[in-house]
Amino acid sequence: MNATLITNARVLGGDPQDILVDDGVIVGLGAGLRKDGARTIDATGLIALPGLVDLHTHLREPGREDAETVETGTLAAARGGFTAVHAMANTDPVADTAGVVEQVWRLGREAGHADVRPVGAVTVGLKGERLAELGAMAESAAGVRVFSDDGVCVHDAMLMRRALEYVKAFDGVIAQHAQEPRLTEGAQMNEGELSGRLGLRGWPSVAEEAIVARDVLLAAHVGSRVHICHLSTKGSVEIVRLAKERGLPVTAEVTPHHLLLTDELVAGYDPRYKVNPPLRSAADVAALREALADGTIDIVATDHAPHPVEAKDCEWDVAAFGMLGLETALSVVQHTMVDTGLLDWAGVADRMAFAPARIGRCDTGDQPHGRPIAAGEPANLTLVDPSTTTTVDPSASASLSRNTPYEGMKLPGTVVATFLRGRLTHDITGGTAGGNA
Ligand SMILES: NC(=O)N[C@@H](CC(=O)O)C(=O)O
Ligand SMILES: [Zn+2]
Ligand SMILES: [Zn+2]
Repeated sequence: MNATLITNARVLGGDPQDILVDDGVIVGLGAGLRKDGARTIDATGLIALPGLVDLHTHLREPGREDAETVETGTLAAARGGFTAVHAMANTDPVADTAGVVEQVWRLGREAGHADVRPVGAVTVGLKGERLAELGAMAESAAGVRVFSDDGVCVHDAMLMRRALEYVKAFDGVIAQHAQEPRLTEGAQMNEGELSGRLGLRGWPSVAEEAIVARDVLLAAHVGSRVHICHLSTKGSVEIVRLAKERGLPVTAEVTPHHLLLTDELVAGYDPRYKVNPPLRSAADVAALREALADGTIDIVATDHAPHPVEAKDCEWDVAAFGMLGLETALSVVQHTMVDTGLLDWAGVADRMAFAPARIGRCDTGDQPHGRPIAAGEPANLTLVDPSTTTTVDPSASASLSRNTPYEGMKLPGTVVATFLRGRLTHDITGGTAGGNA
């Protein structure tokens, strides 16, 4: 492979440096680097980040290839600056066997846009009745380390305990969709004054918080790792903060949309804003930002959830839950966290690359992610222009779906290039993007 010289990049937002990449590896970092015959990319004004790692992506293949495929979802990932995504298990068939996770993993390799790390289901068919073949998925070629019934909660405490005990043997983690099912039957939006006014069944914060509290205690009891998916309430933040103060083995993620959008948007009954967990109050949003800044919440994860037009272009009550997220994630994080002074670019690198790779245990092994930008490390890199502003245009998305909540919004920052082991998987260094979703 030809060498690439990236000049004047602000590595993690620091002083400009050159980055020399050869044969998929970073071979030099410093000022005034030269290499005969190398392709040169002038990165003046650009931030260099490690390739982003998403711990929570719905790629929909197998089964809902009308909404997304591994090919289109990973292309959207590359455009968003991601070099690795964890593909959620709520496919059809469910990713609850070594066969299905290997299939998804292989499709990712064939597409080549980003490494796909399949998430294995915790229970057979996501039914919450008996454990799936966790060990076989861990030992498969896909090397699964993250297990989740995302979309539904593992609500049986005994099953949750058994799952935590089981994955301990291979250092796996259970990623819990924290939603007490009895408290959210038929729920449609955040429970509060507005849900009453709109006549939509409320989704109380306590439905999330009750499971978060139970599971940090269970994880501590078992001595195994639990990860909280798309944490959305101030109360959940307080529980995770207390758990971490006690040294309990818990990590948590927040989505870009929960950092920016509030339940007020639901007032127009536009199903674009229908998501699980629901958009919450401004006070929740403020608490989530603060928790991401101080490290109580470990990471940003997109929960990219593509749905076909017919599942969203309908009445609120029957519309699907979920929003696109891969292509806009970094822009929303810049807008809510960097431009507000809550997080610097090194912090973004931690919350969107280093920490998610560590939690997913893909920071080691053959083809690691979330490694430092340093000589000898794989060249998984993202170049960002923080000075641009783009109006989000769903039709410009690489996703097969169009259900972005940001349509028409002006968001800062553009991912200009993404390198997967030295190979460009996204490159608009020669021009500007048409938009993003
Ligand atoms: N987030 C959502 O609203 N929907 C997700 C499931 C999930 O993440 O719980 C989906 O698969 O569509
Ligand atoms: Zn979920
Ligand atoms: Zn999800």
